[in-house]
Amino acid sequence: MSEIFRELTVDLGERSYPIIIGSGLLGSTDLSPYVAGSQVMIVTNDTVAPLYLDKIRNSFPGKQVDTVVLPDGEKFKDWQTLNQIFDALLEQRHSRKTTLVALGGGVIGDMAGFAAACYQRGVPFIQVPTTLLSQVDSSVGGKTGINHPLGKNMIGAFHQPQVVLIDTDTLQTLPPREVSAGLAEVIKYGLIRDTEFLAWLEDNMDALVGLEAGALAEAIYRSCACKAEVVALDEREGGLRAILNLGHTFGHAIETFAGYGTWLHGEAVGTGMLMAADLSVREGMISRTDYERTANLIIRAGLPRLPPETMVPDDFMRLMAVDKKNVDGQLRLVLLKAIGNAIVTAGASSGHLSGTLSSFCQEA
Ligand SMILES: NC(=O)c1ccc[n+]([C@@H]2O[C@H](COP(=O)([O-])OP(=O)(O)OC[C@H]3O[C@@H](n4cnc5c(N)ncnc54)[C@H](O)[C@@H]3O)[C@@H](O)[C@H]2O)c1
Ligand SMILES: O=C(O)C(=O)C[C@@H](O)[C@H](O)[C@H](O)COP(=O)(O)O
Ligand SMILES: [Zn+2]
Repeated sequence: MSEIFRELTVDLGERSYPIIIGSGLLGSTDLSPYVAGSQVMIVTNDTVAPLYLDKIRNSFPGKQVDTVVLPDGEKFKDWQTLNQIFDALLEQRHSRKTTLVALGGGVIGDMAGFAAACYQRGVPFIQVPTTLLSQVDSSVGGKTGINHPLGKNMIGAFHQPQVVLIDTDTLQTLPPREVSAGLAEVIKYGLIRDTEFLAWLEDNMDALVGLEAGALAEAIYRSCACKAEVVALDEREGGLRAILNLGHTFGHAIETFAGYGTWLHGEAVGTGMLMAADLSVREGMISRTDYERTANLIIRAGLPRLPPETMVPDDFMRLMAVDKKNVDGQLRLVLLKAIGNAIVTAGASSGHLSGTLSSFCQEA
């Protein structure tokens, strides 16, 4: 039985699109109205395909449905694997009227979206996210791309999907470590913009970790609502949207240092948010009690508190120097002016930053 829990719109004028959240939606939702032509290419990976590919295939009655199954993992979010999508599209003679469908987590969503942005100079795509992280974050907002050995998501494009279909049932097969990773981005919304949601998370964290369906649907809805609002105000990250990067300057440095896939994106963001919160305390913006409140949520979500043991402050400085938010070589960080109020600043003192790095780096 299928049931829609909530629907939202990402309001972007002619590029607006719905986010449909519910259970039993995979296979029972007709997605053909979101397909302009007669061809569909489903992009997925070898973990998700055996679980959900057959179901989603039924969602495009009357269309030619082809599939490309990529190897699973963040380490495959690269040029070579991206090329496999183009190979499949050309081999199956997909025209510029084709629609790509991303079935999987954020890695598949980012790569299928980027392939859609590039193929024959741009074709539409649909997001069918199957991890918590992709349901609360990566499927919404149109950031697509791949990694470079020297930096995360360094090559990409903004390209909005036609629709985001979130079937919360898929979370029941997700490994606990991936659930925790998704919760990092959920906590992020509370920290940057929504204190009521943060309090709700404090009351419901155990239910979320325990995969309780009602709590998950509510957290997904509130996360998507927050992200949709920010994206609608600043689609291409001219300013405000950068708050969605809380913890990511430190986090992306951790992911690159560790080797893509060793630390999950959400794990690195969880630790990164704690580092940003610590720096916010040193800058006199939030209190130590606010920091402890943040740390408690991160710990209860099952996320790591400290970066990799071998990482030293210089590693952070070197890797953060390539962050996309930097302007004219100046590091720009997202900090917490208050809980529920994030700002982007180039003004953090280098002494305070050193203090944060030394206190988090275990070998410093
Ligand atoms: N575009 C954006 O706005 C945005 C936002 C946040 C993160 N990201 C990117 O998203 C990626 C992380 O996404 P992720 O956390 O979903 O990781 P992921 O895509 O690697 O998925 C995590 C793991 O779960 C598996 N999986 C997926 N669905 C499953 C299911 N229902 N049951 C069992 N296993 C399942 C995957 O095969 C993979 O092994 C990173 O590359 C990150 O940079 C992008
Ligand atoms: O959508 C956004 O904007 C975000 O920053 C969401 C982040 O969670 C996500 O990890 C994003 O891919 C990071 O963007 P980047 O521009 O720093 O690569
Ligand atoms: Zn992220």
